[in-house]
Formats: sequence, C-alpha cells, structure tokens
Amino acid sequence: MEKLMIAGGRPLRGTVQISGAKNSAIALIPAAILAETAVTLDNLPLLSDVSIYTELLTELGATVERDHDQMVIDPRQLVSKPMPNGNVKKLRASYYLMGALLGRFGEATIGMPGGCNFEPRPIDQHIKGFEALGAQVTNENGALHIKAKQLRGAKIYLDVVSVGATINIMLAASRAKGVTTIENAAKEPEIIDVATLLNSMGAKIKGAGTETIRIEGVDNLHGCRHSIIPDRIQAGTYMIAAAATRGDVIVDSVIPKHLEALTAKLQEMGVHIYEMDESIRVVGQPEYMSVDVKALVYPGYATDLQSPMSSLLTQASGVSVLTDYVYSNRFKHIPELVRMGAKIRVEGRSAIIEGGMLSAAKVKATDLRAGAALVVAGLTVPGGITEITGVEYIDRGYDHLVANLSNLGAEVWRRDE
Ligand SMILES: CC(=O)N[C@H]1[C@@H](OP(=O)(O)OP(=O)(O)OC[C@H]2O[C@@H](n3ccc(=O)[nH]c3=O)[C@H](O)[C@@H]2O)O[C@H](CO)[C@@H](O)[C@@H]1O
Ligand SMILES: C=C(OP(=O)(O)O)C(=O)O
Repeated sequence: MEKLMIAGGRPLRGTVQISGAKNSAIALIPAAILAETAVTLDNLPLLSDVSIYTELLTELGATVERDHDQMVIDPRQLVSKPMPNGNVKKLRASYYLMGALLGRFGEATIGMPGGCNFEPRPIDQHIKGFEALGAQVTNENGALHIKAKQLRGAKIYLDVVSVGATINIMLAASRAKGVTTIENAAKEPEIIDVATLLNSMGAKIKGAGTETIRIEGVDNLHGCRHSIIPDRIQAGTYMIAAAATRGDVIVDSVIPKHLEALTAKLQEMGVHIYEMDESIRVVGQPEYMSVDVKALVYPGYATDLQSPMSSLLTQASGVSVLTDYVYSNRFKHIPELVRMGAKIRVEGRSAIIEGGMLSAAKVKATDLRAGAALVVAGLTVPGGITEITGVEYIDRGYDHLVANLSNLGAEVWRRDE
C-alpha cells in the first residue's frame, strides 16, 4: 500500500506550473472518437484517469499515441463494442463514452460509471437527454444500453445543472439530425473547452458557457489540434495550500478568471492575492478571518475546492460555515480532519469549522478532493508526520504532486509498504 508522508510546518515558496484540466481531458478524449481522422490534444495532464481513458479507447480499436503532454487519437479503426465492465468502472467520466459512441455508431453499452463516489451521483439527466434525442435506454445488469435508429435534435431542459449531462448531450447532438438546444446548461470552463474542440472538428455549437447551448447536428466531424485549458481545481488547491502554510507562491499557467470565486474568498479571509495575465501570486498572512463559503455551480465557488478549503478554514480565527449546494454530503474528509485535531461538525449540508491548530495523524483519503484536503492539512502541521493512505484517489487529479510540493519547499514523499 502506498502512503503519502508529509512533515509539515514549512511555508510553501516558489512557482508551480499547472497542467491541463482533468475534467476537460477526460471529456475531450472521448469527444475525439467522433472524428473521422486523428485528433491531437496538447497540454494533457499525467493522471491515472487519463491513462485509463487511453486504455478504454484502445479497447475500442482506436490508436492512441502519447508523448509527454501530447496525445494523438486516431479513431479510424474504432469499432462499436459493448463495455459493460472493466475500465469503465474505474472512473466517473466513462459516462462520456455513452454520448460519444451514440453519436458515432447510434449505439452504446456502457457499465455504470465508477470514480469518486462520495455520495450517490445519479445520471438521470444524461439518460433524459439521450431519450430526448430519440434513443432507447435500457439498464441491462448494471450497464446502460443506448440505441437510436436516427438521433434527432430536440429541446432539452435539464432539471439540475449538470456538467456531465451537458457535455454528454453535446457529444451525441453534434451528430444528430437537426438542432438541439440545452436549457439550464452547466457553464463550467470545461464545457466551453469541449465545445471548442468539437467546433474545431467541424461541429456547430453556440452558447457554451451560457445557460442555453445550441447544437446544429452535422454529418461528419474531422480531426484537429487542440490545447487543453489549465486545471483550475489543481491551481486552486495550490492557492489554498500556499495560504494555509503562510507561504508565497506563484501559481503559473492558469486562467485567473476561472478562479475568481476562490480568489475573492481568499481575499475576504485576508490572504493577499496578485493576479497577472496567466498566473496568480498568493501571499499568506499570519492571521485569517473566518468566512462563510457556499459551493455552487460555476461561476460560484467550486465544490471540488470545498474539501481543501475546509482545511484552510481550520487556520482562521473564529467559526466558518462551509455549505455545499452541489453535493449534499461531500464530507468524508471531515472525520479525518477531526482525527488531526480539527474542530468541525457537520450539520446537514454544512460543515461548521472552528479555527485551531492541527496535529499529525494517520489519515485516509476516501476520494480525490478529500485527499487534497488532507494534503493541505498535513502541510500546515509542524513537528510530526502526517501519513495519508488512499493515494490512488489523489493520483486521479494531481500530477507531479510530490515533485511540485517539494519544489515549493515542502517535505513530502511517498512510501510503499
Ligand atoms: C468528470 C467531471 O467533470 N467531474 C466533475 C463534474 O461531475 P458530474 O458531471 O458528475 O457532476 P454534475 O454536474 O453532473 O452534478 C451536479 C449535481 O447534479 C446532480 N445530478 C447530476 C446528473 C444527473 O443526471 N442527475 C443529478 O441529479 C448530482 O448528483 C450533483 O448533485 O461536475 C461536478 C460538479 O461541479 C464536479 O464535482 C466533478 O469534478
Ligand atoms: C469528483 C471529481 O471527479 P469525478 O467526477 O471524475 O469523480 C473531482 O474532480 O473532484
């Protein structure tokens, strides 16, 4: 079993480069199979989810070549094949194969997705979208079988604002006959990134990034080259870690606009932030004020930065209230932080956090961002070693974590036991 070991208490100092966004990459890779010729993706992050997606495409007959942060996906030999089990169960975003294969072959059989199941994560809105486009969806022993004689454009109003459903419908609708509109669409930057790729492939998508997206179906999509947007969640985690350790860090190769909600919240706490064109400097301070944080859909404060923020809020004086309006129960990191001495209680969908010192402990990451929260917490603790298990979750979303933190002056290492 691998562990992440942290001898904390050192302020992070220096510059960290942010790689491409996980939540874009794992949508762009399946999107590429809608093309008739090869798609090249640049700025690809080195993450386990990306490796699993590479295997999935290979299983489907695509040729995938990877060289550092570049991936070339040649889908010419792609075949329609049921994927009820195996790698699809290892990551959440395998659900994008539903929309992509449906668009490409009019049919898909995909096992229900895996990934971080910190609470039930239904995909009813994806199914509603596929059905509206004319597909029949049946659940066969835990795998969804989706089939359409002819996909037809439709008006789809999402009951909940869903990133996954918005992207999945865009994927299938790009190859439907006629026009699809998605109302109450999610507006996350990753949705714009997917629409940008699809448009470069020849799709006709307008309005991505707003609550109404219009997709005019086309007969063919072709290869192209696309650079993935920076990972705002990785960037945000380093910003939070810089503040929590009272460090001074430049988070480089980012789009500061994507991090506005976090930046504003950190400033409200008293953290000093300097925004440049493609980087953000975070200068920690000895004292922080408690704040209330509400995790919402974009452009609100990101739920994926809720867990790391709960660790930072233990460093503020007074009581902070952190409420997650996206997931009602994304609090598996809280008992672990309590093991480290944090004074936190969960009430409904809120965590009530009282400031105070943390201490080193053996803790377990039960999902990706819970892991990020424990890393931030461990970095703040002087005089002891925090041992984090569940490193495989952290590897889903943070590439070169140990190297990046070490470059910033942290004492962090992996231990295999
Ligand atoms: C691979 C990926 O991009 N993952 C991100 C994506 O997940 P994902 O796309 O799965 O999350 P959604 O945006 O779909 O979920 C938002 C909310 O809608 C609910 N819901 C969603 C779909 C559905 O059919 N029915 C339904 O009820 C969910 O339970 C949740 O409460 O957005 C989440 C919310 O920003 C992030 O935490 C994840 O990091
Ligand atoms: C929940 C996350 O990812 P996924 O939806 O891929 O499980 C995340 O990135 O925090």
